[in-house]
Amino acid sequence: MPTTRKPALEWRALKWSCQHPGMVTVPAALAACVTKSVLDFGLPTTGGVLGGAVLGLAGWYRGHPDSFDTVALPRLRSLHRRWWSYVGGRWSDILLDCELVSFNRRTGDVIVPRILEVRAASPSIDTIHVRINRGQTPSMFEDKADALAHALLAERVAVVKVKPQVVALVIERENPFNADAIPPIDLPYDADEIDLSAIELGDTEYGQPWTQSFVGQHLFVAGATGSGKGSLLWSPLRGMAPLLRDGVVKPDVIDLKEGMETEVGADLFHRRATDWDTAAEIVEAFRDELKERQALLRGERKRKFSPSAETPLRLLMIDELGMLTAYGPSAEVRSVLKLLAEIMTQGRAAGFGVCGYVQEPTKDTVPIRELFTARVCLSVTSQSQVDMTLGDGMRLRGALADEIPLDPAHAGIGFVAEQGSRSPLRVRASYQSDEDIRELVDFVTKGRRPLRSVA
Ligand SMILES: Nc1ncnc2c1ncn2[C@@H]1O[C@H](COP(=O)(O)OP(=O)(O)OP(=O)(O)O)[C@@H](O)[C@H]1O
Repeated sequence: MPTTRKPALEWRALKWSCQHPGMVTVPAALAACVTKSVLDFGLPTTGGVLGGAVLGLAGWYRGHPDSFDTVALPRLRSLHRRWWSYVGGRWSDILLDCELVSFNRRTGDVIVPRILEVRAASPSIDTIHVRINRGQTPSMFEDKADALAHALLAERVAVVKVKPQVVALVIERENPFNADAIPPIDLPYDADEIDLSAIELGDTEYGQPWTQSFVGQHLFVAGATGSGKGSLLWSPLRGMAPLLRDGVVKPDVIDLKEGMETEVGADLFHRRATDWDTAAEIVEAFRDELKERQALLRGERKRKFSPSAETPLRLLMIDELGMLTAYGPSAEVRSVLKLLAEIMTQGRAAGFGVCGYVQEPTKDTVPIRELFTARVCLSVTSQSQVDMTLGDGMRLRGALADEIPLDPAHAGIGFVAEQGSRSPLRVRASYQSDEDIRELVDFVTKGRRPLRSVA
């Protein structure tokens, strides 16, 4: 029978820890909980529960590592950070040193802004929700963001207002990528090696391959000039090389920067436009082809296409999409927008995808923005562009794309909104030099067998 004795000391410690979550250490709170449990329920029961919990987690990790990584790991990491990195005494000292505490006028007591919640969705980015003191404003924290970053030994800290009296500190603990570019993947030779639902584009912050599906997807890439959008045009093509060679994937490209970006790989494309009128023709021809494909699928009573040389996956890659959707002659812009909307709403099941690359992801520049299904945000020039690209609240959750320096050491780094998750994932695209692109062209057009690098 469990004892009902409530030892005053443990009770008080537990109660105090609940009332002052920022002021107690996890060992103290845990010790209080465990002691109380041992006194109330006995040692074997407490040990059994703790052991069961640990075994349960271990079993989950071994049995379903993917769901463990997406569900349990962020929560465990958040707990660990809450009670280790941002624990009471250390937190108070940091805020004191950064002059972000206030003082009770009557008693002279120090009032430390309280931590409400810590989220650590990724190993390198934490978001701390903080209730600021009366008399403080978010801009006071913004002014001290640099000092906070140094005090927390972090790369950078961004401050986001959540609601009155609550700010979020988005803490980028480290840059998981070094200054060297990620080399392109070895050219695959066999079409069987290619999975169009997982084309490798680079690395994630976890050091895993960053893959993206190109089946039934429209890819939107936003980034300021020099952010590395080009690598996200070439990496998919490299990843699909044998299918390009075999005619199972057929890309068209629109490059209204006088064709500068795509000249080196011009032979990879089925159609290519470098001026506005040809671009409009290509969009219309792409839409017409979609209609034919739909008629074909209807005739065969199929609702989905399978990529083959007869019915290839068609990609329309549009560099500087804004020049097509905002800066052309207004009547033509309207008709191109209509065609693109038709392609994007109907093309997915029929194997027609659009990849758009923009410097300015605003609705004015890209009115069809919402029709894209997969999004990448490289370095952008304003905070608001992050949420415009990835979705509301993504900057608050850690996608500090506006803070990525615009230099070659950071080109190709950005954030993606992972499917099925509201957390941003930091990624870096692999980089292909002109030489690599020429190798790709030779392989696709002449079937030249690629040289494999030997590890
Ligand atoms: N993934 C990458 N990794 C490392 N460096 C890169 C990467 N992508 C691009 N770079 C470097 O950054 C430079 C600018 O890249 P890129 O031309 O792709 O930018 P962009 O966003 O397309 O700019 P713009 O809109 O002006 O065309 C490249 O010349 C290259 O040196």
